[in-house]
Amino acid sequence: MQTLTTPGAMLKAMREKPPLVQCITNYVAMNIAANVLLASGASPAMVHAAEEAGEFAGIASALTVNIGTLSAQWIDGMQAAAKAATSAGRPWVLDPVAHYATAFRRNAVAGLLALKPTIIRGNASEIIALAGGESRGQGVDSRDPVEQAEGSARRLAARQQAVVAVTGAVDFVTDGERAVRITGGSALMPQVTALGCSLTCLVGAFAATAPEDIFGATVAALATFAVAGEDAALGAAGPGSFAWRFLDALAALDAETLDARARISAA
Ligand SMILES: Nc1ncnc2c1ncn2[C@@H]1O[C@H](COP(=O)(O)OP(=O)(O)O)[C@@H](O)[C@H]1O
Ligand SMILES: Cc1ncsc1CCOP(=O)(O)O
Ligand SMILES: [Mg+2]
Repeated sequence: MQTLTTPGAMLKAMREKPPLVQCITNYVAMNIAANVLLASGASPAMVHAAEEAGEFAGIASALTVNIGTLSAQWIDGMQAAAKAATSAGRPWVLDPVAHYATAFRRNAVAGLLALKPTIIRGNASEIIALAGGESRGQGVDSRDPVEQAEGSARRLAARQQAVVAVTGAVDFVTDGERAVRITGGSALMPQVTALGCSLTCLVGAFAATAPEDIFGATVAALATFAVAGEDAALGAAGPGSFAWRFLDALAALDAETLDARARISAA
């Protein structure tokens, strides 16, 4: 298998062989997440029913699980898909949307963490709480700065033997040992609902493309959002125009530009 060494090389490889990514995600995010994957060069499938989610995970190249709009039947599908993805040796990504808010969500996430996600992607409040800390999250929105979540991310990554990505003004990625920060994007991004959920799906697409380098694939997905977010913000009048410009910026981003403009630093 070719070793993909940079975010640009991974983006190019993803477009040459678009991975089928099963996205179990919330009603709010389904449309934009699918469009983010298509614009980036991947092939999304929003398949969550308990009757088929496990079977589908066996044919997809990666799975993403997002608890944004949860119900009992959805949890059955998530569990089945996560087990099937793991059995098939495929990466899967957990997005613990507002898990701290209710006992129902906390129990669902505890069950999913027990199935050992390959990658966990959340905002600072979600990661702080997932590591056992006191977070100031409000609903699905973070009220904590990423820098205050870095220690939690390191501990969670070590405990879960997973890559943990904390996103916000400056993203932070760690596997418990290595750690990097990624700068870029735009303050308009948290004003567009489900961009974090969409990023979780793109992390799945990159992990499917470079399964031999899960840490690097996670960084590459976040760097893609960071560069495309900067481009989309140019000329955007607000969150509405930013949203469609963001899809165009993802589609227009090429490998060379991504490698030239990604701002990734050792933490
Ligand atoms: N203030 C900011 N400046 C630049 N980029 C941001 C900012 N806040 C969030 N982002 C970016 O927005 C995307 C969505 O992440 P985030 O808003 O943290 O997740 P969530 O939507 O799950 O809370 C990520 O690419 C993140 O880097
Ligand atoms: C508003 C809302 N409610 C349940 S899920 C969701 C979308 C959350 O998206 P993100 O975590 O990307 O902000
Ligand atoms: Mg989120």
